[in-house]
Amino acid sequence: MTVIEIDGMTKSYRGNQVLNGVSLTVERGEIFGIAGPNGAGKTTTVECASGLRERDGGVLRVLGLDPRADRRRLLPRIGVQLQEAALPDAIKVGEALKLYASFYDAPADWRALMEEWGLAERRRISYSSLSGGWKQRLFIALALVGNPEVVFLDELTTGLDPSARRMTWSLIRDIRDRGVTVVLVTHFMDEAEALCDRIAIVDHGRVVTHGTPGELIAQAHTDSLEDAYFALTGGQAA
Ligand SMILES: Nc1ncnc2c1ncn2[C@@H]1O[C@H](COP(=O)(O)OP(=O)(O)OP(=O)(O)O)[C@@H](O)[C@H]1O
Repeated sequence: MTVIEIDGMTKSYRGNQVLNGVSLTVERGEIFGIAGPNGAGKTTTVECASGLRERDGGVLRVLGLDPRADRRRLLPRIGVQLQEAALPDAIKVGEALKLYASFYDAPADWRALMEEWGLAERRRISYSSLSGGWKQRLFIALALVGNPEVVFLDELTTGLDPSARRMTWSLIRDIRDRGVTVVLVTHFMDEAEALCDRIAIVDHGRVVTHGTPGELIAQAHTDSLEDAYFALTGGQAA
């Protein structure tokens, strides 16, 4: 079943067109990666799909709803973790989860979520005292507190050390294994290859290609997804 349908989506910021007809579909229960060079339009695509920004044109449906026109109906059904997300320094882990749960009519049990994600022993620790890996773990838990059907995760592992990245990967697989659809913006091709069922490579505001990691490698006649990425984006660094 198609959970996200985007066809010919366009978006400009003050006359600067950054989405030039993005088209992609995301199926229920998959981890769908969005990769591409800096400024390609990945975050803008995710912000439009999660109702945070309004597209200029094109078709956009998430769970059958228009993210802007049907925002109130859609928001309780999605979870969003955005690049450069932050919380007040002094808020404690437990307080943040409780606060986010209060935003929803039918939230997950935030205490159970805190246990499941290993945050219970840190419940009284303030946000500013958490390491990068634990902050990310908290953001994932916050994105799940509304019991979403779809979660959008934007550059979740940027800045994490290798072990925190691996830990985060396993958490993302756990989310998918619970039946939640995951849309993951990433700069890391090893991450995309390890985690994603399918990937769209975005460049200059368009999807230049999409497919499973194996399909993209075969298409580019390379040995790895990273090499395929360079071949398919004309050699620009991610
Ligand atoms: N609020 C904004 N106002 C004006 N321009 C913006 C705004 N947000 C993004 N842009 C521009 O739109 C383009 C696409 O940005 P976007 O953040 O979607 O790209 P991205 O692929 O996510 O990049 P990155 O990998 O660097 O995060 C960039 O040129 C960016 O400078």
